[in-house]
Amino acid sequence: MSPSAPVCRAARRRSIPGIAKSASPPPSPPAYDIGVNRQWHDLRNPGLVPVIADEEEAERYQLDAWRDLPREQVPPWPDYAEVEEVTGVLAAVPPIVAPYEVDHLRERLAEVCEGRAFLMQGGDCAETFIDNTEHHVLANMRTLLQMAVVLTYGASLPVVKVGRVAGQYSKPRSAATDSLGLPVYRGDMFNSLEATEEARVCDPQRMIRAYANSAAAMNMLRAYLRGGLADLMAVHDWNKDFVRNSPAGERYEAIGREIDRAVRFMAACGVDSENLHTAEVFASHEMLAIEYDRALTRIFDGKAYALSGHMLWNGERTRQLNGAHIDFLSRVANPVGCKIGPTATPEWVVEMCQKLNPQNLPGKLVIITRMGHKHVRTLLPPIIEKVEAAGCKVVWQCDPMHGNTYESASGYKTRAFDQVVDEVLGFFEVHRRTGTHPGGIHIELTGEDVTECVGGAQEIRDDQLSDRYETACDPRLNTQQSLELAFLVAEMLRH
Ligand SMILES: O=C[C@H](O)[C@H](O)COP(=O)(O)O
Ligand SMILES: C=C(OP(=O)(O)O)C(=O)O
Ligand SMILES: [Mn+2]
Repeated sequence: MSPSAPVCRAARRRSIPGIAKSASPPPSPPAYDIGVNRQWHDLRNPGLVPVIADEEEAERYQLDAWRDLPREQVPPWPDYAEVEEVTGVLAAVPPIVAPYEVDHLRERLAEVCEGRAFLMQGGDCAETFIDNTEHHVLANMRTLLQMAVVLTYGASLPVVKVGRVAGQYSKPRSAATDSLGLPVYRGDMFNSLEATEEARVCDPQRMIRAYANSAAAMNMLRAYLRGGLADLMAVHDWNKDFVRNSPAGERYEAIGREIDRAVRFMAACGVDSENLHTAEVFASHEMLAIEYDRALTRIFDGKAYALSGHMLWNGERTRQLNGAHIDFLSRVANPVGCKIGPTATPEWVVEMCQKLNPQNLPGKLVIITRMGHKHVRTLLPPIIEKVEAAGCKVVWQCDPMHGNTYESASGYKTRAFDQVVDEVLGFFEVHRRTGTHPGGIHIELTGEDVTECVGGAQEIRDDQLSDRYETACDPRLNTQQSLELAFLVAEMLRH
């Protein structure tokens, strides 16, 4: 395909063909509802359907300023012209999420920022095309929902649920080659996990597959979240099974019984709102493949929305203040996250806040701390103090996974459940001392019975990691370990 192929020209049109620019009003879009209990009259106004950011608009919003900036983790695509053809296609497709949902997430995160809600974010380290099945996506979602119910009770606060889903297909890596000397796997958005030279060549067409898989996952989730998957009674029953079957069940029985009593009390009172049967879950991914996220950016109501997901975050390896990733994220209206590891200084974090949230909107910026369990108690307090003193509005979220990765004696990349718990504990201790709100947790997890992290009540040992080590990148907590963590965090929240 040449760059002047029709599809690229279509992508440069100012608005979605046949909708926003048509002379006579198009038919009203069907009522669109993912369980958000509010009216969005704007949606029935065809003039406000988001439009593709053409060159003039991209210039006005400087959506392409990143192209001239230093960029880490650049995918080694053999032919950039093909990348441009693919992004031309992506610029013309219906995006994965809608602007009103993105705004709604920002409002929900503002509640977290003000200490009136808690944020539970989680999912695979790396989604893969082959595992993008009903079984896998729904199992992950079910685990996220189960954790959220336990946390809702523990925190006595609403829990904002965000999946690492429907777009988590790109991975920053520490080295350019793997242990076999092959070009490293960078996520299904770029290349294949298969261990051959050929499979590891970055293929731009994979962005189209990532889009299609993301759209399919989002579509299925929207349907199931309204169709019983999120029903409180069902989720609670699964949690009861967990307490019954967990080797550490006794420890969680008390809190499990309390939740049970609360649920039955509500039922006896006839409490039966829609919120008990459905849930809103938002989609998030790391904004690493800038070309992909830029192509799915649309202009709506005077703002640029990256509609590849509701929330995008910036990774630890790409957080250069004057770099491409931070620049692009600073120009979109989405809530954004920024991972910070042990080398982040308090001064740097304040600058990052000003760059990513210049209007200082509550709910716009999530600082995702991943210090490691050994450092969280010493490194986090000065950062929180400086950010608070500067008056920056942020959500503090703990990622207890990425600072605690190590290679096990058997050669697997793993994490120890106790160290994960200890980092969360440290995060809560620090926030109690600084008088700030420990806003949420960010977990790599799966609803499958994998053996990737050692420990937990199942006491998974190093020599058992090979039994079901299935991750494409980092080790995830399995279902039991995830729920155990939720019960432990619920205990921390109560105290
Ligand atoms: O998910 C996070 C990173 O991509 C991952 O931890 C990097 O892993 P690596 O150090 O094996 O490259
Ligand atoms: C890449 C990730 O994390 P970090 O940037 O914190 O290493 C991740 O969340 O998968
Ligand atoms: Mn990871």
